[in-house]
Amino acid sequence: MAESQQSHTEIHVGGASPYDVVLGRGLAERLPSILGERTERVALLYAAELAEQAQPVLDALVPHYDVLGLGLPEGEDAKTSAVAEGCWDALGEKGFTRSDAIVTFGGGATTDLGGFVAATWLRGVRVVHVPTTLLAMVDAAVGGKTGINTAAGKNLVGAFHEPAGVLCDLDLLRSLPREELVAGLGEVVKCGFIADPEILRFVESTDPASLTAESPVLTELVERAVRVKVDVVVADLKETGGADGHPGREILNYGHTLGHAVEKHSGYAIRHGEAVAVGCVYAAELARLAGLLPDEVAARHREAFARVGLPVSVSGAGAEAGFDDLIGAMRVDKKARGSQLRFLVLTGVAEPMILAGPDEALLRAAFEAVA
Ligand SMILES: NC(=O)c1ccc[n+]([C@@H]2O[C@H](COP(=O)([O-])OP(=O)(O)OC[C@H]3O[C@@H](n4cnc5c(N)ncnc54)[C@H](O)[C@@H]3O)[C@@H](O)[C@H]2O)c1
Ligand SMILES: O=C(O)C(=O)C[C@@H](O)[C@H](O)[C@H](O)COP(=O)(O)O
Ligand SMILES: [Zn+2]
Repeated sequence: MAESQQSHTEIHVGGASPYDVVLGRGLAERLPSILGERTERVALLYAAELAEQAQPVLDALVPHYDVLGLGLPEGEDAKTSAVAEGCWDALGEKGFTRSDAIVTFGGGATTDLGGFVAATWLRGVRVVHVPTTLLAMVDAAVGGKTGINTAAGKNLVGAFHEPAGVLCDLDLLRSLPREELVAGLGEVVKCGFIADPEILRFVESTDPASLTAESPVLTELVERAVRVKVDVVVADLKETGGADGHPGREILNYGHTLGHAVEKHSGYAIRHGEAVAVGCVYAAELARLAGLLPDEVAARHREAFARVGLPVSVSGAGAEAGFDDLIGAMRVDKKARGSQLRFLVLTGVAEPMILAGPDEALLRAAFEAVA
């Protein structure tokens, strides 16, 4: 066995449907032990452009199961009702039963779509995610949020459906384009601000160019970000709120109110992680202008995201959007209640709170700071 296959880290996700997130290298051979012997058929839902990288997964499945391979459109184009319907039809033709299972292989768009198909087929079959982007490893594949987009906005249809396992094979990041890796760092830095200041210290003291698939610091960042996510979802899987007034799972949505609106306005040309970076800077400006967040912590947001190569303004992300172009999409954010917008903001690093119903003048003023 190659050395890279020997060491791995298992992060247990407790709760009603427990599973493990495995971080390591060369992990495809673990799939049969997760899926078990009662599974007859496996549908491999993979980003079609990654067919070559998916071969080890296919090789690990074919000796044990009747495998149905379904190539999906690239990126966000996979997250549509039409693609989900195509998958349902294929599962129906194959006679997929509740003891059969889905494996996803791709970035967050693939795990979101594949997780949604698994959540809805027969009202729920098992799914194992094999994320292939940094963003999907640290965020999308973990925690059970699945979904697709609609004309009104991002992730507006979906379900909570926890995976039976997650295999984060860091070797897969070798083929990931640099800008996609950088986009994934957006969610990692977000985790630093909402929960783990050590992540910020690593980012601030490391040459960002050295953060490659082989980098031990990147491995450390992946593990830390996954632990942040796991701790949050174990405490509040369905985003109903935490104990003692803590916002619970909504903390993972830091930066997403503006971020999702920017993505939608760009026709999903702007990467999710890039939009989240701008959205976090916006949320920091909102909190600063509301007198909740010290100036230096707001400035630290700009520095940390910019340091790793992420945009810190809407125009810097390549979007030509003003406040009035975005406010409509912000209103369908899942944190909104009726006509009241709610923002996850910070009063300091790892000190989250909900800012409910801020004045439009404040929302506009904060926007000027990221326009
Ligand atoms: N469910 C959740 O909790 C959650 C969390 C965060 C983000 N998301 C969702 O995840 C999506 C973003 O995910 P993403 O950033 O992974 O983008 P993505 O899935 O769109 O992938 C980005 C691009 O990288 C390519 N790619 C993927 N892996 C590759 C590899 N190893 N080598 C070469 N190319 C590769 C993809 O084919 C695609 O073209 C968004 O839709 C976002 O809403 C969901
Ligand atoms: O897991 C969560 O909870 C998150 O909010 C993580 C986000 O990074 C992720 O982008 C998620 O898909 C956003 O969900 P949504 O509920 O705002 O659609
Ligand atoms: Zn996100």
